[in-house]
Amino acid sequence: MAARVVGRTGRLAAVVRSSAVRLQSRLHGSTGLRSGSQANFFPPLEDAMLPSGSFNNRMALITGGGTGLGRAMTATLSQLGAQCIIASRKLDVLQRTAEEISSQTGNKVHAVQCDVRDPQAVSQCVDQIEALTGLPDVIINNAAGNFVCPSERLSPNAWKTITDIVLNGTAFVTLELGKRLIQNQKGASFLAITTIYAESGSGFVVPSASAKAGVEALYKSLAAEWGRYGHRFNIIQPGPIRTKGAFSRLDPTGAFEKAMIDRIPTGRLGTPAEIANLAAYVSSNYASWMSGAVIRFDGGEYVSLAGEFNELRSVTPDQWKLLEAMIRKTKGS
Ligand SMILES: CCCCC/C=C\C/C=C\C/C=C\C=C\C(=O)SCCNC(=O)CCNC(=O)[C@H](O)C(C)(C)COP(=O)(O)OP(=O)(O)OC[C@H]1O[C@@H](n2cnc3c(N)ncnc32)[C@H](O)[C@@H]1OP(=O)(O)O
Ligand SMILES: NC(=O)C1=CN([C@@H]2O[C@H](COP(=O)(O)OP(=O)(O)OC[C@H]3O[C@@H](n4cnc5c(N)ncnc54)[C@H](OP(=O)(O)O)[C@@H]3O)[C@@H](O)[C@H]2O)C=CC1
Repeated sequence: MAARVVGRTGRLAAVVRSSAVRLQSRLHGSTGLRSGSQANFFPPLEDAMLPSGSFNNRMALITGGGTGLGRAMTATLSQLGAQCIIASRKLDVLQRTAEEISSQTGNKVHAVQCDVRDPQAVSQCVDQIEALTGLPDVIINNAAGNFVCPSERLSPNAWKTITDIVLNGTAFVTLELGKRLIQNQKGASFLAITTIYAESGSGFVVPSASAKAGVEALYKSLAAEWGRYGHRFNIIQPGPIRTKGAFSRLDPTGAFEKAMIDRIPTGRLGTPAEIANLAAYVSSNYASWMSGAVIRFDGGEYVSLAGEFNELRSVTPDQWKLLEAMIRKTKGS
């Protein structure tokens, strides 16, 4: 009897071990067990979700709107009728994007150069915006900087650069616009784009994690304080969405993409159009009762990373039979 149990336990240990090996090999990029085929259940819809004209007569400022997710948000808001202003450091990039989107939607997109790290530049940028369109109804703080780096290799200036763009930049834009909006008794929707690790923290992107957590504290605090001025503050935490800006700095060789997709329960990355639809909804009057919200939009990646037992997804039905038999045999403690 004892020998039978030992034999079974040995076999079980072997199957569980081989599962672990397969799991490791998935993490390191060789052929995996899961094909990600569950993505077929979750196809992205790319067209604008809100009724056309939802942003007619509304002005939207999108920082970092020249590229990546900011560009997609600008395109969607513009398609829905908004007059958009996109602001970042590279005027040529902004102008190209502005022209492309304007010509597709027929709605004006303005390009304004601004380094959000510099409060004076932010103030001048807001002067320009006031002259161009008046104060905006929608503000999306999307500009960011990031790179993967072991923390022991970070220089003080590397830390300062990321936290200046992400936390100080968001604060300068938000405070400058907030003060002027309050003075003019005009309400607005503020949205900050953070990340799922703003909540958990993450090694190797520590300045970004620290600054994004600060942005979340800033927005939750102002949601409580400035509702009385007609301002809403919300946060979207995106999971991985392929953009050149993010992927070139966070996975420069592409080695981690498969492991990342494997741990996302919906089996795929998000798309810029999907986040643009969510940002448009949160910024629209359909969400006028939403303030202080933190919306995770990540295909399930965060909970997948968090649950201690989630790796058991790789246990096969036959292995479960053995495991269950073992567990049921256990009597007492
Ligand atoms: C397990 C792996 C998972 C893979 C993940 C793959 C995909 C992504 C999934 C999820 C993403 C989640 C969150 C994403 C958050 C983001 O924010 S993504 C957006 C990224 N976009 C950008 O960063 C665009 C803007 N970035 C930049 O302009 C630059 O990269 C920079 C931020 C560096 C700012 O440029 P600039 O002001 O010109 O700075 P400098 O070049 O002068 O550098 C300032 C100091 O920083 C040091 N530094 C720069 N790069 C690095 C580096 N790679 N490693 C270490 N240090 C770096 C530089 O040396 C300067 O310091 P010193 O003066 O030398 O001391
Ligand atoms: N893509 C992803 O998987 C994820 C992205 N995010 C977040 O989404 C947002 C957009 O990222 P994404 O589109 O991927 O990456 P991008 O690199 O394309 O976007 C970052 C933008 O920020 C602007 N920017 C950087 N520094 C400054 C500065 N000092 N002043 C003004 N603008 C600046 C850049 O423009 P310029 O160079 O012209 O200044 C750029 O347009 C960011 O907040 C990021 O943290 C969060 C989680 C996942």
